[in-house]
Amino acid sequence: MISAYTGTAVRRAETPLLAEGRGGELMQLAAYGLYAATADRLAARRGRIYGAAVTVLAGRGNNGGDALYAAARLARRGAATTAVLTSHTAHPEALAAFRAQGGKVLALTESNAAALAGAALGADAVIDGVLGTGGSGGLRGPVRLLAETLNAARLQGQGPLVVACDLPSGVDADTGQVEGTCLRADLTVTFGAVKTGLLAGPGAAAAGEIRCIDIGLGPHLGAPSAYRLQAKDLAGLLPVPTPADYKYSRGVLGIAAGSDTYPGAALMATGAALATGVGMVRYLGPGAVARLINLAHPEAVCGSGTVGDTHVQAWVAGPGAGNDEDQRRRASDAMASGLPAVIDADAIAAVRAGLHPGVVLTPHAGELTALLRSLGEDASRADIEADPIRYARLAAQLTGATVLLKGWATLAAAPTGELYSQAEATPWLATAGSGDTLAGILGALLATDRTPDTEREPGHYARLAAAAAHLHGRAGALAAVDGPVQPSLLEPQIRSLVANLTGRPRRKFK
Ligand SMILES: NC(=O)C1=CN([C@@H]2O[C@H](COP(=O)(O)OP(=O)(O)OC[C@H]3O[C@@H](n4cnc5c(N)ncnc54)[C@H](OP(=O)(O)O)[C@@H]3O)[C@@H](O)[C@H]2O)[C@@H](O)CC1
Ligand SMILES: [K+]
Repeated sequence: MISAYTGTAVRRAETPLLAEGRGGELMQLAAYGLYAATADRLAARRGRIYGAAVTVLAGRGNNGGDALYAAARLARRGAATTAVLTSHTAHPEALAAFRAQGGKVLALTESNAAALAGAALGADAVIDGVLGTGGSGGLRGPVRLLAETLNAARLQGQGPLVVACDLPSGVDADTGQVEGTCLRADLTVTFGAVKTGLLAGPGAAAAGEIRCIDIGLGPHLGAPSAYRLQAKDLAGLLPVPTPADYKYSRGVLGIAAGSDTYPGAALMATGAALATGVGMVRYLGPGAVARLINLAHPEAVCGSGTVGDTHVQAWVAGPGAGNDEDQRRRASDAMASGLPAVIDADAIAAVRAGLHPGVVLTPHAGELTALLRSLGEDASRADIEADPIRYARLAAQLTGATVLLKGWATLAAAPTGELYSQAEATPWLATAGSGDTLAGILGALLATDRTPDTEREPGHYARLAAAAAHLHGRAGALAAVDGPVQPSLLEPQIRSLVANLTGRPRRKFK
């Protein structure tokens, strides 16, 4: 599991070490990590470091210092290095070390910004050391033009490798917000701890691959502000039956989804839940939808009863419910049942305060806008996309439920503040039906969860929601290898991943 800390917490952790006079040592550790990661990527791209054109953008602070020391090491390996100073001063010792290795130094001004941007476009690599954790607000002045030029090239799949030093300059290390412009990276080499701002919102989209360099802050860091589950963390969260199990003991999932208008949502949620692994799915909904479900998934048990009459361990309610009054009532009843429940899509509109953490709301930014408005909070879709951590946490706090906010990085926020961020998904998953499959996967994890009440930590359901997002994202990424993702066809990938992650012998997945 990756633990993330705000930039503020990392700076606090550095303070005692700086007081001991170890700032220079920390900077050398950081710079070496940045150099090594950049060298790896450069070597992979062009075979060797010797002769590579490297531009380092260096601001006035320690972030620029790290970047200049790293570039000095690349110069020692034979790279042709140019430092573009984005401020009238630069870290003096690092600049001297860079010069000593033959690095060329240019000062960025309004009048040469366009020319230097053009030159940076032609480099093999750009190291971004403009702003780190000491930055506030987005990039300003001529460096903004430089960043916009490089960002535009990236959109076309062109331009140099961009390596961010600690974080993409312009990204808020605490929140991931970008005020105006940041410089988007292929790789972010971050120091001491992964910054929370790299896991959410525009910061997550700008960071590219993240590598963390240990500079010895561990004992000083305190409690993380966010987490990201990795594959190995999922094993304990996925359902594996024991020889003593039978269908009811494994966990029964109730699904109240779909309507005459949107039958597909029910089929996809059911298929995904079965592929994740449950003892049984009990489906409640219109007869016509039930017949379709039984054709596609004969193992599902279908009926038209009420939530109160249906014995299950967890619910999925809302996907494709549309205006179907019976389905809406079932969603409200599921929320009030005291059982864990995934409340998705149309059912989110009925959410009120006073829920419990086992209820997982799964809005996208647009649905969260409406939900927050109904709770008396005004936040536009753009506000939420700019600072998703804040609004996911706020919605969890106001409702008492867990909130899974879907997006480029999907966030799971517990009402007690624990937060997970998962970014396994491929943009190909941004398609109708994706939410329905995610709801089915999460429903299966809730229904088969065996954690005793006494061992459930705060944030337990946020962790399960994050696990579902991980599984869903990776299933989508696997499917995308063969072309555009069709959520109704994700079941083989989900099954294969569950087998793989729980360590069961399996046939090789094609
Ligand atoms: N501490 C340590 O031991 C270690 C730290 N490490 C490294 O140091 C980094 C933090 O360094 P830092 O504190 O010097 O801040 P950094 O981000 O480089 O620059 C801030 C300067 O920029 C300016 N400025 C602010 N916003 C701006 C804007 N929008 N546009 C333009 N300018 C702006 C601001 O000036 P001001 O506005 O305050 O006058 C200030 O002078 C950290 O990310 C990591 O890389 C590692 O080496 C490990 C050891
Ligand atoms: K930076």
